[in-house]
Amino acid sequence: MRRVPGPSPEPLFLASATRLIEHDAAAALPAHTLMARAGTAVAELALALAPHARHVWVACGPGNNGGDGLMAASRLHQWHRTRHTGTQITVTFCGEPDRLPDDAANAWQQLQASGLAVSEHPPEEFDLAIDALLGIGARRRPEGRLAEHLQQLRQTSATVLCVDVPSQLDGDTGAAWSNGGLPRTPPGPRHTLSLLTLKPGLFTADGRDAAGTVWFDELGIQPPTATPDARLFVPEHATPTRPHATHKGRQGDVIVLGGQHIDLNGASMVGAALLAGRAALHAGAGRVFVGLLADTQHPIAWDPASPELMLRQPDTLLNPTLLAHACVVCGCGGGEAVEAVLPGLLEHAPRLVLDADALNRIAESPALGRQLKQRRQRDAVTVMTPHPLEAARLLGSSTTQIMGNRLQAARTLSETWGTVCVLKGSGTVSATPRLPPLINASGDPALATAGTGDVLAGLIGAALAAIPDNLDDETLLTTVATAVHRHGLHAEQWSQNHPGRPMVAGWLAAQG
Ligand SMILES: NC(=O)C1=CN([C@@H]2O[C@H](COP(=O)(O)OP(=O)(O)OC[C@H]3O[C@@H](n4cnc5c(N)ncnc54)[C@H](OP(=O)(O)O)[C@@H]3O)[C@@H](O)[C@H]2O)[C@@H](O)CC1
Ligand SMILES: Nc1ncnc2c1ncn2[C@@H]1O[C@H](COP(=O)(O)OP(=O)(O)O)[C@@H](O)[C@H]1O
Repeated sequence: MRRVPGPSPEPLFLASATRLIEHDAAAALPAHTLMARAGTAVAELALALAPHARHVWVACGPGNNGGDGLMAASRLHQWHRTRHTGTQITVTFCGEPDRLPDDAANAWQQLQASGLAVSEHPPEEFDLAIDALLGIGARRRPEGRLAEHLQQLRQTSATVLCVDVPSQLDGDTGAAWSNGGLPRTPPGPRHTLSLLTLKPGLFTADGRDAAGTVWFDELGIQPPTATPDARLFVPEHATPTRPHATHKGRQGDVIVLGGQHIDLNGASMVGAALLAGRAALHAGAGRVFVGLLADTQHPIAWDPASPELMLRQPDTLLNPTLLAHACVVCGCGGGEAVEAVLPGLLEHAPRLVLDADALNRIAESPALGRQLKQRRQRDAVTVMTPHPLEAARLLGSSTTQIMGNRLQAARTLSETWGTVCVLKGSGTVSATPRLPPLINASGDPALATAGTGDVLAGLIGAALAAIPDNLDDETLLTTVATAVHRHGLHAEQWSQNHPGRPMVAGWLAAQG
């Protein structure tokens, strides 16, 4: 058993793939072995998390997830009885013993044999609860007694250990079945022990709040050889050091086009482009040019906080020779003015990061959409960085639909447009056609503040500017995901060093 994320990427499997893996593993072992191992792993983690618990509630459901709970309860009961700890175990069961699947029915018999009786009601007080109500077999919104137990688990400030998947969560998507009006953040510590495989839903959408700290036990099975459905991404390689004999022209140029001027319609978005530019600069780009859009009557000629940025009239930056050697970040605060520069960029920029208003304009314009699709045929590199609302506009759907299946949304976006798609939010998903998407393992709610997306676009721009041409899809995806990870890591460092204090995007940009 180990804590996740570790030092390297982790394969993630949907419920359908997990069932095949479980089927193959179970066929090679004596009956009920996997569930016995699962119960032992749950009991061991429960003991490690709350070694001095006086009262443990094991909430079991009607299927094999409940079977894991029943098995864990037997183990805990034996352990405490042998050591005379006085710890009380209360087991509740929402289901019908006669309808339990085979493995769980065996766990039920073992519980009966252990002498531990099943209770009608949860205990009034407990210091540890084990959520074994529903796992990957959850198919609909819980109701009745099971829903009541689930509600109690969600409201308690005691430690909760979820077996395999938190019962309110879809393990494939990370969408919660319903939060019943409860706050999204649980009031007490939450842990999830994922069994046999890691599930993508634990790491994106509502998953991180519901799952808390994630642990993983392979149940003694060799890592699956099947291609995973996604990967939990952490970078494996340290950032390469620069050779001594280098100069700024070799570090890559970034061109930022965005930041609509206040003169256009009374709403300035200049800050967004400057944030992207600063982030690119601090991330190591050799030179960063910023073209502020519709900046005609009172042009801004320099950024006092980052005098290294080179501000230029956008027209001068649309020069194909300049574009050929740069990565362009387009859209941050671009407003409507961005539409004028998009056709030229889509045609001539070999490396392009499309953010915010660039994406909104493409969503509205079939002609721009066609131009975007043609880029892949020319091997031009394009990264789109939508947040869920921008993704919904691009797919003609709603944010609820996007959040209902973020992996699928990112995949569809990347396949539709032939780009790398970075679908932002808790557990950012980076996808490219034909490869398993990557779910970012870093980041925290400190990022939920204006301008952090602009910073991310700048970081990705700097990363793309620094890599050689003609990279394979996997290296490209990893390069983008590494920038996403770095962005999240800075936020985590802020939160560690300044607990409770809000982070601002300007600080994030300066971390590079
Ligand atoms: N077999 C093994 O060796 C291993 C198994 N493992 C464990 O098995 C888990 C998967 O077990 P599972 O397939 O039985 O599904 P599970 O999550 O228990 O739920 C299905 C039951 O819940 C019911 N149900 C569904 N939704 C409901 C709702 N909203 N409200 C109420 N009821 C609802 C559904 O009823 P039905 O829809 O069929 O009427 C059915 O009875 C997996 O997550 C892991 O923990 C691992 O330890 C590896 C080894
Ligand atoms: N709760 C959160 N947890 C992790 N990352 C988050 C969270 N909220 C926002 N982010 C990240 O912050 C950034 C916000 O981007 P975006 O919404 O485009 O902001 P803006 O347009 O203001 O720059 C994205 O990288 C997103 O993934």
